[in-house]
Amino acid sequence: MNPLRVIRRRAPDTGPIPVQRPDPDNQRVAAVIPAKDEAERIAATVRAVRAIPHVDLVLVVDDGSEDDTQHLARGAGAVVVRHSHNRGKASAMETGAAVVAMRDVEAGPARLLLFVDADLGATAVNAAPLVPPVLAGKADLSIAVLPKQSGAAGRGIVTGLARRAIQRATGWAPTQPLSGQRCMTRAAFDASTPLAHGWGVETGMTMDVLLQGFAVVEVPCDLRHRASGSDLAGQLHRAGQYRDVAMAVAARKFRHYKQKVTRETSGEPAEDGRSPAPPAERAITENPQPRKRRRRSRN
Ligand SMILES: O=c1ccn([C@@H]2O[C@H](COP(=O)(O)OP(=O)(O)O[C@H]3O[C@H](CO)[C@@H](O)[C@H](O)[C@H]3O)[C@@H](O)[C@H]2O)c(=O)[nH]1
Ligand SMILES: O=C(O)[C@H](O)COP(=O)(O)O
Repeated sequence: MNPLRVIRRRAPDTGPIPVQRPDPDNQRVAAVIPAKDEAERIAATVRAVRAIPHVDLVLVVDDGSEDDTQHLARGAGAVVVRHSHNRGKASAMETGAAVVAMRDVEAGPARLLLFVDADLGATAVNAAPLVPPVLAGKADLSIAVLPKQSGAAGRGIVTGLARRAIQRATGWAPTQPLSGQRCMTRAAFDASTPLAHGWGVETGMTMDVLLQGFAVVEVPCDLRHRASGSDLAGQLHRAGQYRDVAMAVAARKFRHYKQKVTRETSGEPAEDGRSPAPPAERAITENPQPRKRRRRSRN
């Protein structure tokens, strides 16, 4: 699997984005774990995440669970905040980032945000490789590429939709566009807010971050999660994912169109003086993960 895959999309004449980077040794990281009915795995996930270097705050956002998620998370050492009713994953991430901001020291460097799903259990410690590239300033957003998951029954429909949309918008085709295990700077997070709703959050975030000149890296991480099966629940889940990804993509297309019309009618240059972003400017791919090719029939 590819150990490192970086893409940087930046307008040609803008130069690097000025980012105030603190001493990497002192940079702190907040792990944000959105969780809905995760009683079975949340304690193991929290304990594993606490062992990741630089993590000094583990925040579980209980997204209206009906089970014991919040108590188990607290018992395992997390700070827990709770939505009184279910609002979806993206909303839980926004709540988490807002709570972290309140706990960041004023005038001090903002913590990096490490988003980790609640169902990773003990393997969550293997999200650790997401931190160093962001810490070192090599990327503003790192995304985990997971190994093949046992029991996964998807047919690549939602993944394909997300990947193609990101590629059309940015020139880059991510390996796992839906992967929610991500580490990012506060600036990159702010660039992707308001987050796309629900399951569209990762697709919208990757587009927003890349189109605003930030750098993204894909990092292989040996993580295991509860993969969706082929039963009715699994298919309904995928339908919801498809809907949210399609909505995130449509919203960004509309935004792009609106900005274009505004510029054309007012004669103004592109937003904040930048020229429209060019195709993918830099991509480093070492030992890339082979992608399945469709066989063409000879007939
Ligand atoms: O209303 C919800 C539903 C889920 N979750 C949490 O979100 C995470 C991901 O949910 P999961 O049911 O595990 O979804 P998957 O189908 O496994 O999700 C894959 O695809 C999603 C995008 O569609 C990404 O967000 C995930 O990271 C990726 O693993 C878990 O921690 C959940 O507890 C919430 O916080 N609120
Ligand atoms: O099972 C999965 O991997 C996700 O639910 C996405 O489904 P997909 O296989 O249609 O991309």
